[in-house]
Amino acid sequence: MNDVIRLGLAGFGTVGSGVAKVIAENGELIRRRTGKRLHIKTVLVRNLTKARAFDPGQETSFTSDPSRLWADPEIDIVVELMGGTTTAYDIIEASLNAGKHVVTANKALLAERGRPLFQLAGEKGLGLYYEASVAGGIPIVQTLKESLAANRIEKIVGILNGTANYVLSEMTTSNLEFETALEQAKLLGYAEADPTLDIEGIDAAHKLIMLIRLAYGAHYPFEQLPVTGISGVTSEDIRLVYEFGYRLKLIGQAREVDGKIEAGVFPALVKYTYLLARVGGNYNAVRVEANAAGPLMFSGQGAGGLPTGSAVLADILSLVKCCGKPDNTGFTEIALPDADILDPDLAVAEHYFRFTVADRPGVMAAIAGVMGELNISIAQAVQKGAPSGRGVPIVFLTHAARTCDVHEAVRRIDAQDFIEAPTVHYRIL
Ligand SMILES: NC(=O)C1=CN([C@@H]2O[C@H](COP(=O)(O)OP(=O)(O)OC[C@H]3O[C@@H](n4cnc5c(N)ncnc54)[C@H](OP(=O)(O)O)[C@@H]3O)[C@@H](O)[C@H]2O)C=CC1
Ligand SMILES: N[C@@H](CC=O)C(=O)O
Repeated sequence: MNDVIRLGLAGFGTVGSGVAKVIAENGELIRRRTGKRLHIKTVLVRNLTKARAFDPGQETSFTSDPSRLWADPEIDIVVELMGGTTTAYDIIEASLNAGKHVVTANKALLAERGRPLFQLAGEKGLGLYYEASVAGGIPIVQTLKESLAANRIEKIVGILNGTANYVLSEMTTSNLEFETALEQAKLLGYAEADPTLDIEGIDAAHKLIMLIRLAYGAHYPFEQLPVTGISGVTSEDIRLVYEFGYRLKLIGQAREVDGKIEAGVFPALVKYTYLLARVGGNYNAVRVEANAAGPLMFSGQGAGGLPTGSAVLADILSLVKCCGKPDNTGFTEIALPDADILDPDLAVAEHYFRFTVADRPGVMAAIAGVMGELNISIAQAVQKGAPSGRGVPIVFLTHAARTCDVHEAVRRIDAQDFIEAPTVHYRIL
C-alpha cells in the first residue's frame, strides 16, 4: 500500500460520519502509528442533496453510483457502512472481485449472507474485516481472533444491543414508557434503520452468530437460532424483577454443552450484583469464559458514531499494517463447518414466571402441581400486590429446568380457568 491509503465509504450516516470525524481528529496519530495518511476519497450515499452531520472536506467526493467504489483503481479499501443485505452484499462482492479489501459494520449481512463472502475473500487472500459489527466500540472480534486464539471458549454471554439495553435501562431507572425510551434511542443514533431489528432481538442474534463463528469456528444458521426480543416486556415485570434483586436485560448467550453449541437471544433476569446487571444505557458487555485465560469481561458503548467509527478504523489500520494474508475468521479453513447445535428445547436454565390469576384458594397449589409433574422445582413463590379487576400477579422463581418443560408448564397452566392473562416467563442468568 502507498503512503496515502484511499478509502471508499459506502454510507455516510451515523457510522460513516463517525469514521470521518475520528480520521479528522486523530489523523496525525494514525499517521504516526502506521506511517500512512488516511484519505476518504469517495463516499456513496442515496441522497446527494441531504445535509450531512459532518463535512469530510473538499478532497472527498460524494456519489450515488456504487461502482465508483470498486472500479476506482486508486481506492485501497472499501468500507461498507450503509446496512441492508442486498446492495451492501453486491458492493462487497464486487469490491472483493476487484481485488479490494473490505471493512464492514454490517452484522445483518455477515450473519445472514456472510458465508459466500468469507469464502470469496479467503480464496482471493483479501481482508473482510468487521470489528464494528459486534458490540460497537468493544474490540471483541480482534480479541477472539487473536488474543484468545489459544483458548477453547466455554461460554460467551453478553448484552449485544445498545438500543434494547438503553430502552430497558430507561424503563428501570427513569420509569420511561417503552415507546418513549425507544424514540430517544432512535434520536441518539443507536437504533437500526428498522428498529424492529433491535427490539425483537434480531440485531443481537446477528452479533451472536458472528461471535459463535469467531469462538467456535463454525457456521450457526441464523434461522435456527432461538430469538426472543423485548417488545413484550412491561413496566410491571421490570418492577417485579427489581424487587426480587434482578435487572431485566436482553442477553445473547452461546456455550458448549456436551460438545454441542447451545445458543440463543432472550430477555433474562440478571442478579443485581453481577457486572452485567450494571451495564446500562447504550453500553454493551461481553463476558467470555475461556478455558486457559478464565473469565474475562469487556464493556463499552455498543452503538453510536464515534465508538463504532473507532472499531471501523481499528480494522482499517489492521489491514494497513497487515503483513501476509489477512485473517478474516480466526481459523485457517476457508469454508467453516456447520455448527453442531444442541436442540434448544433441551437448554436448561432457572426461570421467572409471572402468572396473572383470579384471587381464590388453591391457585398456588394448582400451579405448583403442574410444575411438579414436569420436574420444575420451585425456589420461591410469592403473590404480589392486591387483587385488581384483572387478577393478581403470582411470581415463581424456579431452579434449573428444561425449556421444553417450561413451555409445557405454561401451556398447561394457561389452560386453567383461574388464569386471567397469558403467563410471562423469562430465564434467569
Ligand atoms: N448506528 C450504530 O450505532 C451502529 C451501526 N452499525 C451498522 O453500521 C451500518 C450503518 O449504520 P448507520 O450509520 O447507523 O446507518 P444510517 O442509516 O445512519 O446511514 C446509512 C448510510 O448509508 C447510505 N445508504 C443506505 N442505503 C443506500 C443505498 N442503497 N445506496 C447508497 N447509499 C445508501 C445512506 O445514504 P443517505 O444518507 O443518502 O440516506 C446513509 O448515508 C449498518 O449496517 C448498521 O447495522 C454497526 C454498529 C453500530
Ligand atoms: N442498533 C445497534 C447498533 C449497533 O450495533 C444497537 O443498538 O446495538
